[in-house]
This record gives sequence, C-alpha cells and structure tokens, in this order.
Amino acid sequence: MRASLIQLSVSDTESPDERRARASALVRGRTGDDLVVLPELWPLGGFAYGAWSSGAEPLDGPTAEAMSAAARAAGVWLHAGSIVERDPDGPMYNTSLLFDPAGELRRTYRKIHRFGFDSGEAVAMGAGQEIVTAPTEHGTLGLATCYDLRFPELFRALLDAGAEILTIPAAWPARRAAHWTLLARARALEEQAYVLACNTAGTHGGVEQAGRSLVVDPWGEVVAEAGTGEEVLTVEIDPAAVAKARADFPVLRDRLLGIPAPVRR
Ligand SMILES: O=C(O)CCC(=O)C(=O)O
Repeated sequence: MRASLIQLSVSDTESPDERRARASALVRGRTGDDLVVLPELWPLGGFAYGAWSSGAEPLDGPTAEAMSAAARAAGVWLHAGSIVERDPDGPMYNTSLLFDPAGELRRTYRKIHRFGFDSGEAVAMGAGQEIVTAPTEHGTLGLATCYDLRFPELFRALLDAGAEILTIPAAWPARRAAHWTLLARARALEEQAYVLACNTAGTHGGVEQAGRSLVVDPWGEVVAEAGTGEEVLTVEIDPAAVAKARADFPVLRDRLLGIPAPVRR
C-alpha cells in the first residue's frame, strides 16, 4: 500500500481559498497512491483563532467539496485533515473528513481532546463524543487528531474498535517537536499499529509548526520522517505487518482488563 502525507505549510498571508486550491492540486497529483493524509485545520490554521468563527464551514462546505473532487480525481482514500465545522444546531467542532476513492464522504471525526487549556479550541469548540474507525480494503483506519496523541486511552479504544492504521492530522508546534515524535512512536508500539502522523509546516497565528510528519510501523520503528518545511512524504507500507507484529510478539494478549484495586497498607 502506498500512502502520502502532505505536510502543508500554513501561513496567515495565504487565503483559505488559495490554500484549498493548492491542497487540491497536491492531492490530485497523488494518482497511484492508496491513501493520502492532510494536516489538522489547514484551511484556516490551527492557531489562527481569530479566523475560525467567520471561516467555519458545514460538512458540505468549500473544503469538503474540493476534497471530494480531489479524492475522486486521484482515485485515493483521502483523509482530508480537519476543518472548523459549523454545526447549525450547536458549537463549532474540529472535524476530520475521510473520503473514499469515489469522492464519497465516508467518515467524520470530531476531535475529542480540545487543545488550549483556557483558550483556543478548548473554549471555542465542542468536544467530539465518538470513537471513529473506517474499514478499507487496506486495513481499518483509526481516526485521532493532534492533541489526542497525548491520551493513550483513546488509542486503546481505537484498538478495541479494530484500528490497524492510526491516522493523525496535526498542527503541532515546533516548541514541542520532541513530544510529537516520541508520542507517535509510543502509540504505534503500544497498539502494534501503523501511525501516519501528518503535521503542518510554516508559521501561523504566531506559532511556528514542527513539521516532522512521520510514519511509524507496528514495531515502533520510524519508516519515514519529513523535515520542517512543506513536503509530501510518500511511503510503501505493508498492512499485513500489523497482524504479524501482534502474532510474533503477542503483548496485547496480556492486557489486564480488570486492573486490580491498589492494596491499602
Ligand atoms: O499537545 C501539543 O503539544 C499540541 C497540541 C495541538 O497543538 C493541537 O491539538 O492543536
């Protein structure tokens, strides 16, 4: 299976329409790939808080329309990263979009863990409530977004829901680049799954992005890693490696599903 992570550069100077056109052209150029992944909140910018309310869009808005057409044109599964979703009946959400090679929207995932503590999406957006997986002919995808990477319990839930390839779009800052790489490897190793972690490059909202998108195999080894600028990272991966890792080193069988209560002394 061939997968590409499009590590898009997101700046405050390029308009969402210009970036959508550029992202569409990059996706359309990926004919021959099986899966393409874009970063988190790339149309508006993960840290461009001031642009979110006016630029929020519905699930059939301009980004979804452009990405559906690009997935169909390239004939690829497209994890189109995430958008600021405008729910007419509720708050905004950080929502990922997954299209099949016919351009059909097959899954949406509303980010569960909102980043920002007392600012940003933690105050501006609603929290997703659903674990989302997507069976494909290449294996079952498990969807998570950026800050979710810090919460292993979400990944255990994705594992239990059948995930074999964890797709993680992000807008992860350069300041914590070391955390990004370490956590991506940890999640792959502990779930014995592929991790496809697609970050943003560039600087927007005053926050320099880490880039360094990476693909990690179920043994925890980094298969490929991007630099810090805009880049398309293309890898060949073997989805059968997931079952092989789980059979060769069957650590998941030893999970203690009922952890004993601590002994009081
Ligand atoms: O956890 C981090 O350090 C970064 C998270 C983040 O930037 C996000 O979720 O948008």
